[in-house]
Amino acid sequence: MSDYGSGDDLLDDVDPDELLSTGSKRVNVNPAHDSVQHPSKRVKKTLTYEQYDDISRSILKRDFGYDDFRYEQAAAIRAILRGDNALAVFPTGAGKSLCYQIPGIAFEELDAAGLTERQSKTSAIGSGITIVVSPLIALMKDQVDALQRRGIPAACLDSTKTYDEQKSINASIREGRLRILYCAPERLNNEGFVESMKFVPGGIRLVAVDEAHCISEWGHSFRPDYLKVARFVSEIKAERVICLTATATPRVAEDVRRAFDIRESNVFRTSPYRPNLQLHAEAVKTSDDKFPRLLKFLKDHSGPTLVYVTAQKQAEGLARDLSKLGHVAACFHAGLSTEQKTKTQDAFMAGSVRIVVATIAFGMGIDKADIRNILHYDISNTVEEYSQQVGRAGRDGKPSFCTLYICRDDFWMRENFVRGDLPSRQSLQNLLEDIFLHEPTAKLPDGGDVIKLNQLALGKKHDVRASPLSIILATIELRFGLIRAITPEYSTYQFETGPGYDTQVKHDKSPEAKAIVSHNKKGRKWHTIDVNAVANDTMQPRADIIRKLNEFNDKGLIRVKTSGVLSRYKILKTLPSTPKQVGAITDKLHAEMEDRETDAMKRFQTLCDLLTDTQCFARELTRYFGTELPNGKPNCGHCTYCLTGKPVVLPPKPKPPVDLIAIRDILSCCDVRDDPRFLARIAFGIKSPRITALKLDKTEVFGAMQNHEFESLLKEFTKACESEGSAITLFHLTTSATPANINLLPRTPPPSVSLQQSCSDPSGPRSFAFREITYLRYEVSAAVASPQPNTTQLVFELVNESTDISTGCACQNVMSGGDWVDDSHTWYACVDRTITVGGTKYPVKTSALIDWDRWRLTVNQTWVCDER
Ligand SMILES: Nc1ncnc2c1ncn2[C@@H]1O[C@H](COP(=O)(O)OP(=O)(O)OP(=O)(O)O)[C@@H](O)[C@H]1O
Repeated sequence: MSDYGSGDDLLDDVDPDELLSTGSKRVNVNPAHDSVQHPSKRVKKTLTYEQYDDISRSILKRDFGYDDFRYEQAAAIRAILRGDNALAVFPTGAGKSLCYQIPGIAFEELDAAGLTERQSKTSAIGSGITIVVSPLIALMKDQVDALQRRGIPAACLDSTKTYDEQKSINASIREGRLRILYCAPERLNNEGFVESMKFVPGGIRLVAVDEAHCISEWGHSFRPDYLKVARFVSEIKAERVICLTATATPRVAEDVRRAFDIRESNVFRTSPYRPNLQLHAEAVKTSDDKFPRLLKFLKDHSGPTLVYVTAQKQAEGLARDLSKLGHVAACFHAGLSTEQKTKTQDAFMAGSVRIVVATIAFGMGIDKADIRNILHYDISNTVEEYSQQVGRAGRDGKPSFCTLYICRDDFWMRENFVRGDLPSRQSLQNLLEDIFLHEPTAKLPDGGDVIKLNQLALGKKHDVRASPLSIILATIELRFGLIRAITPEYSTYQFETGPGYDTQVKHDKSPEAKAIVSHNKKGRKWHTIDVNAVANDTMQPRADIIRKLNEFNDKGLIRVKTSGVLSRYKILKTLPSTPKQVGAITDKLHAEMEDRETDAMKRFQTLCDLLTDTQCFARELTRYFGTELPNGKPNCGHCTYCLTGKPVVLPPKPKPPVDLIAIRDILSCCDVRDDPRFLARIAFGIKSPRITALKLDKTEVFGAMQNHEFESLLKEFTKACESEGSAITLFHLTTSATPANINLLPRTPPPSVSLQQSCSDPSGPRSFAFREITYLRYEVSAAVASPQPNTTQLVFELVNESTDISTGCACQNVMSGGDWVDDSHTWYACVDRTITVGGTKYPVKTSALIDWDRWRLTVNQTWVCDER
């Protein structure tokens, strides 16, 4: 089960009435009752600032043991108690949780003291609850445990709860015993849950949205389920909302404000600047140069250290290498078992492991005050991610060191992450047609139509990754209002029998138990049950059968496992019914997704720019988040720039020419011609569902062009796809210097253009001189006329302007193909990567340089000879 699992299947099709009543039915769920329970925004009885602060400070002291508030905590809490919506942007570890926990406790006390108008009307039905929407189950559990230890009634509705536990939580809500309820955003897709929250006695006093930046499509970790939080808040008529995040740029904060109607004056921001953190960056030439630097860093800097890397394998390898050299190091990444992760985390907290080499998975909820060093072995994806990670150092206020190795080799991986999420327009159109142009797959009890989608299969079929697919579906839901997600269902339930199966399950007289016993198919170990078919055959509601299965599971009589999750969507409006109508939606969606890709590329670039800028890095960082260094300080005095007075300079990396042979290899190993992006992904080494399904990621061509620019690859493959079938296809050149540009070259005939070929070919260098040439038009006819194996032909088409007659010039054994790179005036050619000399094949690299000033074209050809 993932951390994000919401366990919604347990509440499948549960009606709110039932949810809130275990045993006796609740008295009234009639909407007329609503006005009594949800007199929206009716709670104000204005107190003075001091009165609000006195109340919250007394709770701070009594329940949390702290003397005073930090940062803007008091102001944020005051705004909430007044009945306003608020946004708190505090750095990691600043104490955001108290901003909703204290109001969550205070409401009851304010009601009891008659300090709210609601008291007289609602005392009989309780003081309502605070709902906290938070993405990580582990974090929610920690918070709930901590609150319960302090005697504050809190609970968490998550997928690990048994049916009985859920019933008990519902009972405590109904009886007004619960103050704070945590849930994952995915739970908001559960109709039963949403409905039940509309009828909580005393109402929903506050919704706290943790990690609120996830709501912004321009945030660094946009999560489509977060888009539904605002709708949820309005549907359940929550009295007020507090959004919390550690990382919100002004643009993201604006999105959050708009989504929840938060006044500018209710945005409480604390500068992320931490004076004790020394932020350094070091430019590194290649990845191999990092390890020696790391060893030196660890020698020079003592204390608990986190080393952030990109990939899971890298984390394992680096931890192993450090351990071999006597460092006490462990690795942490999402692929490890929960036990392994807990063990590493506990050892790091206890100080028995000094170094943790981790992926981004490590850190959420780690509250270790004395982390002395954060080392970024690879550059982070975004400024926000970087800022969050360095924010884990030095919470005790003591000097701590944060160093980042900036290396061009790492950029490919970052780009790879970003580029994989944008499907081609055609893929998107096919996907949407698949969703819209088919008959609904089910009916709801109320007669409404439902479509069921297997997201995994859809993604594979149309080559769309899981994360963009969920964004696409959320957009259709929220922006176009065509569908609405309802509780997903599992297509397959399987169970393994325990000791009580024969004695209890088989003797259970309930119709659901009988249906389960009589309708399962027994395999060697697992019994499989098709709950939809059983529900049809036995006329028992599907939800009852599932509930019974879960009940047996909770009692240990059977062990249930589920698979094949189907997302279900209620159809709200007439869906597009022709490819043209679908096309209109495709266009809008695709344009948005393209923007998002550009934005994601920019975000990574922004971090590079900040790190290599000619200014104090700490100040740049705080400015990025819309604040300044405290007390008008112009700089921090201890970042790399402040210490050296020089910017970090990234070693240049020449733009590689498009390797046309590699392009041809890809085209010959894959016959897809309807999707240039797909081909470019193969070349660049980006996995996608279709690439994996065709096992192309296992071929030699996968990633063969990862040193190229993705955009050039895309252009090249677009041309290849457009002129499919023509021999010239492979060598149509992509460059910014099109023939039209070249025509702009000086028309005055230069005295001569000479072509010199210098190489260590036994036949020696050759040179050619051309006369009466006004311009050179690049036109490479592919290696089609190769006279011998392992030789290729370069054909320049030289146009004599006066007669307009083309003249060909063939250079045997010289490479052909090429690309104009207009800014450097370098023309590279590389067609065959081997050459045969004396019966031996050697790898060959050919490049041609055009010096336009002197009208000179030089072709260089080199190969590596085997010395023996
Ligand atoms: N006013 C305060 N005085 C002293 N300690 C506080 C105060 N407010 C919060 N803390 C403590 O600071 C620690 C961090 O608080 P919390 O977990 O709420 O931070 P956060 O901002 O939510 O961090 P993150 O972004 O990592 O989730 C907790 O141990 C909390 O009890």
